[in-house]
Amino acid sequence: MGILEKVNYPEDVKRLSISELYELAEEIREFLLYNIANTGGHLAANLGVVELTLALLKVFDPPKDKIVWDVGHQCYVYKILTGRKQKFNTLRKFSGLSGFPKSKESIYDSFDTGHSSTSISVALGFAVARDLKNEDYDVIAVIGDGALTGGLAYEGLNNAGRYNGKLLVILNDNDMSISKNVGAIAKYLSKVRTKPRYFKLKKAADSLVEGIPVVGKNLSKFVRKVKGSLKYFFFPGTLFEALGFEYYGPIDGHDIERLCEVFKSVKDFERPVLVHVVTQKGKGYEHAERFPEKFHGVPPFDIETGNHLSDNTSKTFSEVLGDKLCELAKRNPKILAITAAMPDGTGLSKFAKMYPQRFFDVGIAEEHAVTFAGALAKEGFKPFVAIYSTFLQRAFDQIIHDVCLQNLNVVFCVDRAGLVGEDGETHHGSFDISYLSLIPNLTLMVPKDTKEFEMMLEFAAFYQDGPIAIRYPRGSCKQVGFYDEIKLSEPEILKEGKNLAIFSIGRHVSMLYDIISKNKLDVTLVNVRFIKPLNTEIIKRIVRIHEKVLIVEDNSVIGGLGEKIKSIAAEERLPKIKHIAIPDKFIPHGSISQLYSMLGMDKGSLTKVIMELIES
Ligand SMILES: Cc1ncc(C[n+]2csc(CCOP(=O)(O)OP(=O)(O)O)c2C)c(N)n1
Ligand SMILES: CC(=O)[C@@H](O)[C@H](O)COP(=O)(O)O
Ligand SMILES: [Mg+2]
Repeated sequence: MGILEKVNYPEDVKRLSISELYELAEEIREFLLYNIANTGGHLAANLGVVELTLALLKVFDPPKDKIVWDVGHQCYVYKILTGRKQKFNTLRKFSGLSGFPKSKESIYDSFDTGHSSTSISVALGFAVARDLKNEDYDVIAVIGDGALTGGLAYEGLNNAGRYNGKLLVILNDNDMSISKNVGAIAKYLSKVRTKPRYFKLKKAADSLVEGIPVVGKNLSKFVRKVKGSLKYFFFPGTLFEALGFEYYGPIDGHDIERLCEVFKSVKDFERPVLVHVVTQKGKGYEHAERFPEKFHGVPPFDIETGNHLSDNTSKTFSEVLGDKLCELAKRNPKILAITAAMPDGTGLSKFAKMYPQRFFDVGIAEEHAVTFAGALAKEGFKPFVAIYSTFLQRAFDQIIHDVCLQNLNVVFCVDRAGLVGEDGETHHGSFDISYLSLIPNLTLMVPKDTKEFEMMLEFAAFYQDGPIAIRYPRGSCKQVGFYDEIKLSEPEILKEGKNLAIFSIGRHVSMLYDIISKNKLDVTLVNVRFIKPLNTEIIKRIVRIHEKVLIVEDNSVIGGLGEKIKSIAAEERLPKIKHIAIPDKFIPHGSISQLYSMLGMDKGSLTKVIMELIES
């Protein structure tokens, strides 16, 4: 019988010897591999934190002690060891375990995460709350080197650096974001990792200086000052020390004994401490060690070959962006491409290879990406900024203040719009139409399929100035096959009929087109295309001549297309209007088709609604 079979909770981990913990680590790796090969999920990061998680559970006491996983995609080992092993085969499935920490799922999950770089702010908030309530527990933020490229992390560090209580930040440095980590901080960490001698010397100097005796109160102040200056004169100290943290590291993050030793020794420090651990992303699975970016977030895969098992052969919207932007850039030297740490996910890797001078991966820094693009546009360039809908939420103010206010030529490629599936509530792109359509000067387009997406990219590159956003979903969708020329604000009327008018956008257009064609319905179908500027005249004309209207959109019911059409219709004779959209709730994880059917947005439910409307 294996050790993992008997281990379910942190108490079970605490009982094990160090050598048993190593055995357990290997069993956990097998367990992760076997399960994630079936469910899909964030494999590489989890393989990298097995020993780190075991050491944390050996030394600390969750749920009393609060562990905050930054992003949270690396929390699987923690889930397995905090009572969720039996349900692990349901990971990321509808009604199953979430792929991220969820306080409603377990008392061991101290705070919900999914977006990057929040952990230090959260941990500091917990620490201050603890002090205010006179309670006693440890607070630990675990943040990756990629997450440390996000500005919010520095806001947290800056604030925490002047805090006087107990706070532990663990920097899990695997030299990788999803892709290779980028920027000055990544370079700095690499120096720290690869020059341990320098840091050993620094440690020796620290002890030497600490050895200078201190006598008398005033003298003590003076000597401390001198000590500090001496230390920083000879050895500039780590970035984190300069920010007010006690720094320990770099430490081998796969050495359980050493990790436990260090955690025990810093546990009672009444000040902020940062422990820098070095781990290997994908550890223990050859394919993931060699290609950690391919195994960051994986669909189900074959363990032997490492091949992803995905039946989708059509080109995704992201791939279309990559290809089309390369073509557009050839024709227009002013075109640039910007990503916030997602060159693969957004499809821009190809552009990066073809135009390295015109490609910018700015790290997990969506706010910066947008402001940076604004300035490039001001200087005559045409930046295309590709960011997932959910992460672009971070840059709401920058879109308004640094781009739209000055009517700058920035094109926002808003990927993963609408429901994304298995990543769930933190990742669905349910709000972009709501938060973008209220911004003056912005043109907002939604393609019905990938061919139309190409046409919109062409339109954005050559025919339209000012800020433009194009929102499109994860993956691919069925091609409709008919394409009117793209003209500013003009919808595409795909069918004209008498019994019902349907307004829709995005991937629902092809679904609706199929329903109408298959059932030979006498119905008008409008592919709205431009949410902004919305064509009020055409909408009014269509509303006037139909008794019944259906609006279908993959955006929140609040602030989406439906509300806009309803307010236009209100100025006319009001027809009977049915609006199908994402409800005003956070939508859980599951496959997109399961979620659509739960929300009545799948083909079957839409067919039923259309028939009922026609017959009513
Ligand atoms: C605001 C935000 N932008 C982008 C992402 C997508 N994302 C998830 S994990 C990740 C890389 C994180 O790297 P790191 O923190 O080093 O963790 P690792 O996977 O290397 O363990 C990125 C870019 C995100 N979750 N949140
Ligand atoms: C954890 C995280 O935020 C990313 O890894 C995200 O899961 C990627 O999503 P895609 O798989 O849609 O690129
Ligand atoms: Mg990393």
